[in-house]
Amino acid sequence: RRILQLPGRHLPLPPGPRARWFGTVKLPKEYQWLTYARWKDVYGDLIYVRVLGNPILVLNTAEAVTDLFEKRSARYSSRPTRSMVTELMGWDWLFSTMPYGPTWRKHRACFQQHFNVNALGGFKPIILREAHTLLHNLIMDDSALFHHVRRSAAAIVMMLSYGHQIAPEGDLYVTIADKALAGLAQAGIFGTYLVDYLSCLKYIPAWFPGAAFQRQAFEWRHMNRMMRDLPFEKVKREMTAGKAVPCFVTEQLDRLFTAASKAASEPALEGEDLVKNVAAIAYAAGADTTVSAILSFFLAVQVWPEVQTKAQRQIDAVVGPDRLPSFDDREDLPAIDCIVWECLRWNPVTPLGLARHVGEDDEYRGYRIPKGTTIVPNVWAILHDEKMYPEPLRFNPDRFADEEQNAALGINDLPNAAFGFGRRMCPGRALAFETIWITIVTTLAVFNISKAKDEHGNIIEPDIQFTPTLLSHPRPFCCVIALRSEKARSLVMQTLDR
Ligand code: HEM
Repeated sequence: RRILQLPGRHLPLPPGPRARWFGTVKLPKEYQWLTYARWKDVYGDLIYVRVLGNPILVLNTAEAVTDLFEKRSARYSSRPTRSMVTELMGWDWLFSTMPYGPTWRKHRACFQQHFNVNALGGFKPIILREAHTLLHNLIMDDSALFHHVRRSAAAIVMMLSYGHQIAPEGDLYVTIADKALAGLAQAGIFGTYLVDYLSCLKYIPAWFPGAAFQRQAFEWRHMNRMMRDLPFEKVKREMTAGKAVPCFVTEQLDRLFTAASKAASEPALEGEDLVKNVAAIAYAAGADTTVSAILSFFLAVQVWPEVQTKAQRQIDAVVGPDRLPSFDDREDLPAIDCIVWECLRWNPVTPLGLARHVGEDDEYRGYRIPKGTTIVPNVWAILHDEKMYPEPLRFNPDRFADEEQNAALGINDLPNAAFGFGRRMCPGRALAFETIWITIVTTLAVFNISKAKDEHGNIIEPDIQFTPTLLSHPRPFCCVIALRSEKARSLVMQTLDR
């Protein structure tokens, strides 16, 4: 009887495809965001499915996401428990996976103490140095674009978190982290593994026939522990030897030691764990995401060369031929801001955002949202909504150029949704924006990017394809990255002397 009296119990569930077998809906294994976007025409903004007893609600519009994640943020800021990722693979230390509550809050506050907008000024020399290293590496070998971009992004977060200068090739800590993150990318989308739906499967022993997921999870768990522990231990050793480079870990440990010596006690282990967790999330959340947006730029400008020509005209007029662009030029180069936003919109790095969890029954637009529903924001659909972004598949940074006109027409909002929503919105977004900005502006100042040619001189049309993973990035493509002038080469070479 009490159940019948719960608010909204009488209301229907939101619409969605009919369950077929065992009361479940078969979801596509790949590119779910495209399927959900297509389903919008049939079912509307809200799509409700039940998969093996797990209720899932997909939000296909900015309005629905704002209503729930922002206006009702106290209720919609938690994360679902992910048996494969958090329990079996051991990613429970990533605060992006933590349920809303005091532990998550402590981690997020610790992150923001260091990675906040005011601290950005201090990070800029590190980001700029890596942007210059990328230019240099591209001059040396433009065929390894993906590798160079990744190396620079990894170098920035490793320096900010651990004060660690990564090796030019085969860095131990980067290799470990990449192996761990490859597993996360594979298992990251909810429902990739059956155990996500049937959490009782987590008790099946690894030797049991059909329990390959357990063996795989065990291997990945080992990597993720090493990713979290090894660089942290290295900084501690360096601090003891008085050789540590100032960074997030040294700053936070100093704070812990000071607090402990005032209280005449050992620093709490819990405090160290907190620092360790937060340091490692910067790499987990900050490296591949930034890489994806930068690679989207290299893909897009070959297909839409007019974007490059226009931006270079602006850079040449503002910066001139005798120096490379710097962060101080940002206000005078609005075209580059527009390109960064369009990279984030055109191929959203997390097309399905990061899922949320609602812990109590709720009602919305006359529908019932049952307690325990996983809520998935379809960021891809939001950022490809034709009414908001005319010609959404076209890479057109100019769409953001005239803010006033856009506001009057109610179109082309800045694609902040790429960074998520409400209380869980990406806390690294300012750092990410600056990194992508300086990489793009310096690249355009120095290089012309164009389509590659085959051995017969025929142009190779790049395939505009993105990976179907939690963090989506362009699939491998080739392009020509040619120096614009000898002067540009010498400016890049001079940066190495500094
Ligand atoms: C292009 C780059 C990036 C994109 C597109 C991006 C996007 C996102 C998104 C969509 C979320 C989930 C937000 C939500 O649930 O509503 C998120 C969370 C997060 N991001 Fe980013 N991010 C980027 C770069 C970074 C960087 C550089 C860092 C740190 C150095 C970072 C740290 C985090 C953290 C710690 C969270 C978890 C927040 C929480 O659950 O409270 N991100 N990011």
